[in-house]
Amino acid sequence: MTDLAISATGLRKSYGDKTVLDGVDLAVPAGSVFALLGPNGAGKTTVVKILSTLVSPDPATGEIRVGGHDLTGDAQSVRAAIGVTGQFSAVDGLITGEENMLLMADLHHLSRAEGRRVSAELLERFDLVEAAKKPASTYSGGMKRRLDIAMTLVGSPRIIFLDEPTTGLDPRSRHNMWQIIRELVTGGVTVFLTTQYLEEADELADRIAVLHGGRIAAEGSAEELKRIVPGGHVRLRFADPAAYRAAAAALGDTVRDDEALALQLPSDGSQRALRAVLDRLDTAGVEADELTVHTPDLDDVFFALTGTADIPRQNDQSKETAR
Ligand SMILES: Nc1ncnc2c1ncn2[C@@H]1O[C@H](COP(=O)(O)OP(=O)(O)OP(=O)(O)O)[C@@H](O)[C@H]1O
Repeated sequence: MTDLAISATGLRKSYGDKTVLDGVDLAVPAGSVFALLGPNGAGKTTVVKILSTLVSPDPATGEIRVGGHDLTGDAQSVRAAIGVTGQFSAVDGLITGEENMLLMADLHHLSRAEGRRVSAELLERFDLVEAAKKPASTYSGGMKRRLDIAMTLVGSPRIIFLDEPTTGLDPRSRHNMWQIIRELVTGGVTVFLTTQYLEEADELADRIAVLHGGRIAAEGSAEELKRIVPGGHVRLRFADPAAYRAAAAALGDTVRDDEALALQLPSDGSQRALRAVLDRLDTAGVEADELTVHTPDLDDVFFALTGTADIPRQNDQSKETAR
């Protein structure tokens, strides 16, 4: 059996009569990156708070194990195995980055010399040496997140929770953060990450779970999730209305956009499928002015699962397909 860093069955949480988590099952293999994906208010932070012992689950919840320890029976051991960074940052803005690190070292009962050594090493690793003597309040968003992660690593956790690690960061800082996360995993750490961004989950995660309506709406690798969505299609555009009509008649079952003179038909985008479409157009004696292939992405997955396309996108490139 795979060694699980985190497992939960039937995780439930309500606030008053509002059910936030309605039976969430999770299984995160050790040494992997797991992304919990969901829009604002889906309950991602609530999951992180419960798994990191900051908030209690409802009594009806099944067993939860983190780092090999029972969450309710042995919260102390869970806390010793994990690190948490995110929306509730531990960085104190009034003191310097270095002082923040040394404070963490104290909290972990490292000796003075060891604390200094570990702090210096982590400040170097996270490119914060120059800023180390400045108050953390003067740091950019990206620097604060790096300091936050560096502080978390003082205790050498085997499991790290990152709650929306790149929300609000500019593209360069976001890519830096992704690199940092990859390096953590190379070092053997298990990363549990929450994100609103499909692209981020796609970039980083071995497994992705989509949280919707208090439950996991789907789970799998990015590739597996993409496979469950019948979103792949070919779009053909014509300049000449007569050619458009002839193509529509020749191809049969298509979605027509009479205004744009465009036809859309389901396709896996393979060479064979494309050739079949082009052969039929050839036989009918018409030529498309534009042909685009759309393969399903995680955005389509979310749309298919939750029926809403209202998902934030990190790089707002417009898609070639209108929904
Ligand atoms: N202490 C609380 N008391 C009452 N309601 C709460 C509490 N904490 C969270 N909620 C509610 O639970 C729901 C889920 O919140 P949560 O912060 O877990 O969502 P999220 O997916 O992390 O969203 P975001 O991306 O905005 O952080 C929200 O509707 C929120 O208002």
